Amino acid sequence: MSDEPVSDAPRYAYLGPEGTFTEAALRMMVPADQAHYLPVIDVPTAIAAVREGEADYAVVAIENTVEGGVTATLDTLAEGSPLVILGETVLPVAFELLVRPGVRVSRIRRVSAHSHGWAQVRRWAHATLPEATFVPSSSNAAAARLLADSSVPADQVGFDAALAPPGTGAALGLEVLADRIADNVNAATRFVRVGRPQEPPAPTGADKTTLVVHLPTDRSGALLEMLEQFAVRGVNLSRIESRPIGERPGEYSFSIDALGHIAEQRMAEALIGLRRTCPVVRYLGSYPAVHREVTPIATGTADADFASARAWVDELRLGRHA
Ligand SMILES: O=C(O)C(=O)C[C@]1(C(=O)O)C=C[C@@H](O)C=C1
Repeated sequence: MSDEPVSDAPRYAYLGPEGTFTEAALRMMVPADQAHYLPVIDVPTAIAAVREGEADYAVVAIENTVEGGVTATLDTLAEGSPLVILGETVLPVAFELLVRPGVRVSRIRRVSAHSHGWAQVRRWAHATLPEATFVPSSSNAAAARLLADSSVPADQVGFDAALAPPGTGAALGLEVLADRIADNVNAATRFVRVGRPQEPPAPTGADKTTLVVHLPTDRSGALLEMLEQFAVRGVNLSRIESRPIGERPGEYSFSIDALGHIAEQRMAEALIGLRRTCPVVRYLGSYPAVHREVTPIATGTADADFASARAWVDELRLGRHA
């Protein structure tokens, strides 16, 4: 078949089954004829497949405009053997309400979706299906597939309707009772491509660097000092969120996206500053930002500024006061 990938094409693990938003994101990043798609049950399994060498890459959701960070992704990348993010993409997210043919809206009592999917339609569901309760599923597509499985009697499916990505109803022979469902019409999810440690993609001028940082606990102002490592070098942050470390209540790490690339001096200097002052700094990669807006460089923070200032210090060390 023409769209079969060649046998040595890279293997991509992702949240399956076929038809998830994650699969749509993977298709945007790597067409199906250039990769082996390996659908798995959840995000930690997709990431573990890369760590264990069963896959070359994973594509996972990392952030959405309703719920914020996808904690399964942030926490799995923050611990365990090192991995790096190599690229990102953003997908608009809206849902279809699917039922078995003939089921009316008024008969829906239980609706299934992925918990992140449900969070994105909660207001709509409250207004349209006030009596319906939410039944969590491992993915939106998995819920739709179970509903479409004619070998499962209706009273054993566990729910009457599923919320799923656009096109799922037509693909599975389910009835679409509503489409383009989204509490926030601009709802979108950001997905990243993750691989084992390797050289980052070349800087484009519109890049992100993702980090996990633990703060020293023995002094006040540690968060402010950590942020200053970025601020004084003109590095802007596009995301910062705290996650529990899990050892003792009250101990948190920070998951950070900083605008810039490790190949740029201002970012390298910020990383050096973090490494000197924070007990744990995990580098999760530098990669092109999907929005492609060139990151503005503040006065005095371009590579040439660092180079000429360093050359000046080198001269002074040699006693040359030019
Ligand atoms: O269930 C799916 O289709 C998924 O791809 C998962 C997922 C997520 O993990 O956030 C992806 C995009 C949407 O935000 C809702 C759910």
